Amino acid sequence: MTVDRGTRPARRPVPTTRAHEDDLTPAGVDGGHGARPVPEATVARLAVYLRVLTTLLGEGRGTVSSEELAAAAGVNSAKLRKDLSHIGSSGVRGVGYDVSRLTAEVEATLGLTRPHAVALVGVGNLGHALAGYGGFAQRGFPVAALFDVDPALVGTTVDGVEVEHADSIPRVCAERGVTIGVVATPAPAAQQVCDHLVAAGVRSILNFAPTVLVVPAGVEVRKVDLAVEMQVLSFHVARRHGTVPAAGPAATPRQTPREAVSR
Ligand SMILES: NC(=O)c1ccc[n+]([C@@H]2O[C@H](COP(=O)([O-])OP(=O)(O)OC[C@H]3O[C@@H](n4cnc5c(N)ncnc54)[C@H](O)[C@@H]3O)[C@@H](O)[C@H]2O)c1
Repeated sequence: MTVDRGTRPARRPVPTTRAHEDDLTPAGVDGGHGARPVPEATVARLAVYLRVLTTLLGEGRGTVSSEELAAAAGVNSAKLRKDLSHIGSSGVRGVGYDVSRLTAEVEATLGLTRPHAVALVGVGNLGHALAGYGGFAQRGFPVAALFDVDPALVGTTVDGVEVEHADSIPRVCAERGVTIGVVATPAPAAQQVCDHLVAAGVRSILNFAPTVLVVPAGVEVRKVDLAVEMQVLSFHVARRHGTVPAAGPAATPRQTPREAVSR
């Protein structure tokens, strides 16, 4: 759709030097019931359980067994029960989980009891598609602001939201109570955009640009990289075909993978 118009920014000093990406994030968020923090991997699965629960609620279901919920979420039921124990939810033997109550508990843990206004920066190919996807608003993440620097885009609308110049990020984000910023600019612009969002009080950033963002303590960054996901899939494909060497010093060309593991 559009390309970066040569607005490569000078790197500004940032408040701290902490490179904060999700894979470096120390595990855990407060479970909200005075228990131990909820591990990061569990948080990710809770979001999947919530998607299934929302569907069940829509179907008017009152209860669901751990086996059914686990199967629909693609995990085993022992893991599901352990995940839910982190948030203090336990099912009733022979009955299962109350769908409505479990939904509320998961939503409370994920901080979804109120909507989160989202600002998206970079309304190019990817940003335009994200901005036009109605599913975010349905799940509590309304797109409240769109920003770009391309004069051809500023002033246009996507799904009723006007694209504003990136210069207005601080003012607009503060006015609209933006809590989540999405960075969909080319990599060279991403840090400056991130800095503007942080300066506007945004504490959660979803980064699509292929670069590591440096943020102050207290700001969460999650990086989405579909190519990385495909590389992981590629690894599994290669392993199935036996073209990946067994890892680690114990593995020698003469060992089968099973031998290497069992040592
Ligand atoms: N994570 C993933 O899986 C994934 C997938 C596709 C693309 N991407 C990345 O997403 C980004 C966007 O890709 P695209 O194909 O939409 O590119 P694009 O060129 O179509 O769009 C980028 C937009 O950002 C705008 N922009 C540039 N500098 C800006 C600034 N300082 N402030 C605000 N807006 C600015 C441009 O005007 C343009 O509209 C790229 O970094 C790309 O590598 C990531």
